[in-house]
Amino acid sequence: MAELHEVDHREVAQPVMMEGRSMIILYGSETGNAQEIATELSIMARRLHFQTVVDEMDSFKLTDLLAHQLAVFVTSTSGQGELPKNTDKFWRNLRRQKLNGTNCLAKVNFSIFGLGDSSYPKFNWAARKLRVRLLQLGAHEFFRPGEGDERHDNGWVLGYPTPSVIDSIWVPWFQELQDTLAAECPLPDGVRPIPDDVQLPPRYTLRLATPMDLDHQMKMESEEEARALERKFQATKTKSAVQSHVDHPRSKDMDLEDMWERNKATFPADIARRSAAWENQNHRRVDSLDKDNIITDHPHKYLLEPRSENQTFPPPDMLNIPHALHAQVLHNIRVTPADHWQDVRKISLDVLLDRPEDFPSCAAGSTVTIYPKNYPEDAQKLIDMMGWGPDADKPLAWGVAVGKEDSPEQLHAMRPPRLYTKKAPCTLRDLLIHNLDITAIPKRNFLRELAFFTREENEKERLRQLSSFGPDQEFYDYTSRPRRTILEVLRDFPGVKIPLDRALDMFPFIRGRDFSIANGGDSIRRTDDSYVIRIELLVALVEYKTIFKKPREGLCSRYLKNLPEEIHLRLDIKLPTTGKLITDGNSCRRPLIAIATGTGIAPIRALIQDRARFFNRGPTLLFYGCRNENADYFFKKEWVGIPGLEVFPAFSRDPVSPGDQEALERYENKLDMTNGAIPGLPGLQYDAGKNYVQLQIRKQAQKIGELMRHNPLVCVCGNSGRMPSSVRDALLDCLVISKIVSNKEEANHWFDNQRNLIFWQETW
Ligand SMILES: Cc1cc2nc3c(=O)[nH]c(=O)nc-3n(C[C@H](O)[C@H](O)[C@H](O)COP(=O)(O)O)c2cc1C
Repeated sequence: MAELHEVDHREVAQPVMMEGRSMIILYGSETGNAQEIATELSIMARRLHFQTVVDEMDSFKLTDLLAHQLAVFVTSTSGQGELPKNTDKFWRNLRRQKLNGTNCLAKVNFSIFGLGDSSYPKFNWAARKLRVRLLQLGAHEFFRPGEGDERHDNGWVLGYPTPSVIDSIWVPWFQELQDTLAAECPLPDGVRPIPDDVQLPPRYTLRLATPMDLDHQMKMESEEEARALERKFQATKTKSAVQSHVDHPRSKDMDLEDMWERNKATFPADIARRSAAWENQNHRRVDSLDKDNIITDHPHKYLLEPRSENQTFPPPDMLNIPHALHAQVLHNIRVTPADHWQDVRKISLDVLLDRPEDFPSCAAGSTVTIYPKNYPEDAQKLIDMMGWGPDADKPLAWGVAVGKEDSPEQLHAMRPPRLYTKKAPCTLRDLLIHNLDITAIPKRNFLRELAFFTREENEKERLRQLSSFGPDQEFYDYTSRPRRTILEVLRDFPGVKIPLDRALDMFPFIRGRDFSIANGGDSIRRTDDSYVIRIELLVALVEYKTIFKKPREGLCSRYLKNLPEEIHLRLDIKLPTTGKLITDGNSCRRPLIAIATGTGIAPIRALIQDRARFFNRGPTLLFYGCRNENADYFFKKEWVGIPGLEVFPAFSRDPVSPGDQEALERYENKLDMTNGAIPGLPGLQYDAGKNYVQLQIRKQAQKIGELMRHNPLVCVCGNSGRMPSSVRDALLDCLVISKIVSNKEEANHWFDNQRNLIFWQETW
């Protein structure tokens, strides 16, 4: 039996260390679902006395797999059948050609669980691709793969998936894995699994800092700063070397290409994620727009009651995020009318650079990561509820006390990776404002752990009931459906007092949110001060009412909505992982067929501005879909007078014009079309009489066909859901209508042939 310790009234059991009994759990996750599943797995394995390591795939090297008895992969699928971004490095290493035929993973015993949505054509492709590659390299699958599917008739609440659907596959898989581990990896005599009602030690500890700790923290920070400076210096040296081509005169296009490569090299985080062969990645997607933008429900659900609370905007302390840039907010303007259902912001930021050459002048497809913060009032509420008041403003330290490194606590007392705090001294209040997501919807494991922190038997019982795996929906009815936050859950259980040293283990960390940069070309570089670049974002705020009619805002939306002008903040800029959008003298000769809905216009605007610098650019057709001409037709005035650009807007909620009415009627009457009017198009989608982009696309079939014959760049940006497939369908129809191909099947092949067109999609 594991050794038990009494802590307050709690029993804590330390897993028994056994040589060779270890499990590595690697996840790939965009919004945290796969991460949560990986955490659940690690808890189960620790209870079976496995030493576990759990982290995102990119934190591991391939050789790390060899050091563990078992490896479990958990990955969601993102984009169009892609692996999540935090697997980039790992996945690229795994696919290296030189590994082919080496059987290099023959010693690895693995299993894999995928998270996906069967409404996507490439259902669970990430997990499938990963599994195939692991098997190719000789790894042995010790347990069957699992494929979670979040698509279900009742699987959506306010446009968000209800994880119960994933659970219906995940829970049996998890339980079967647990049984397999117990049977295949039996424990020695006298050691029993740690039962669910006994708590495990924390993975990461937090304590009040001693003066020695503080000295140590400050020393570490200044060493890290020195290392960062050195890295920058090295990056500049590399760039200078690339630039010195005096002996070989080069064309402007070659210089532009080099500049693209060089500029990529100025972001060390990016360098870490990419190998020199980045071109190989060209087929990859960039789908890093703010996932919170997903609102698929009817707008009346999102109308907000005015907030009564007095809010104090979070303090602008700069976090120690490696390689992040420093920016200042210039404008934060609502661009939709006050009575429109959605608050959309145009946010302009000045990014302050160390050197002017630190940013590329053409950046279509780039994204900005913004790190939202909690409001001080919310942090105070939690401090009061937990009774942390006396310690809330004292400096903290992580892990082992300086000078006690050899103590057994060291085993589990670490600083979590990617916890980017304020500079030392950092207090609990700082963590609650800048790092811990205390208004997230709680995960099952959070409720399960809470049961250890209350003395009230009725609370314990209720929390265990809510968090147990079972056939009923109680957990989801209590958490996801009403969008109940962690703070609200804690208010419902006043007996719960989380000890300060468990804070890092209990609360999820705030994630950065990505937004597409909406400007490009000359507009990005300010001429008056070359050390500053100006970027613009177009952000749809997530605001809605819960089923209890309570107004709700996403964490990042609340932060951005109130973001004051002139405030300073940290942000990351990520260049696109594809070279498809590079605009240079050559590529801009291609025609552009751009289709965007809503805030999906942001990266398209950047691309149009990038192309505007070139006189020899090909013609552009822009199809833009929104609800109302006077409410969300963003950048309408900008399109007037741009040579070679034709815009075809589709307003789905405005009365249709007579021409559109006639087209709608024609498309609605299937018989008209199938009775030989246009042969070879039996499968038109009619969109229930709505003026959507696909109607406008079909109306311009001849024009589109003309451009299709000249190797265009075709871009689709905006909502995921049905839009991308309906647009594709309409484009295929255009190929048939303009007689490039004779039927839909041929159109499909033609469209997917990269010799005919370059296709880029960014949907979320
Ligand atoms: C923009 C986007 C693209 C997606 N693409 C796919 C896909 O191609 N195939 C699939 O099976 N699931 C797809 N999904 C579903 C996700 O895999 C699923 O929502 C999963 O639970 C996300 O887990 P995560 O939070 O760990 O990333 C997509 C979801 C989003 C939001």
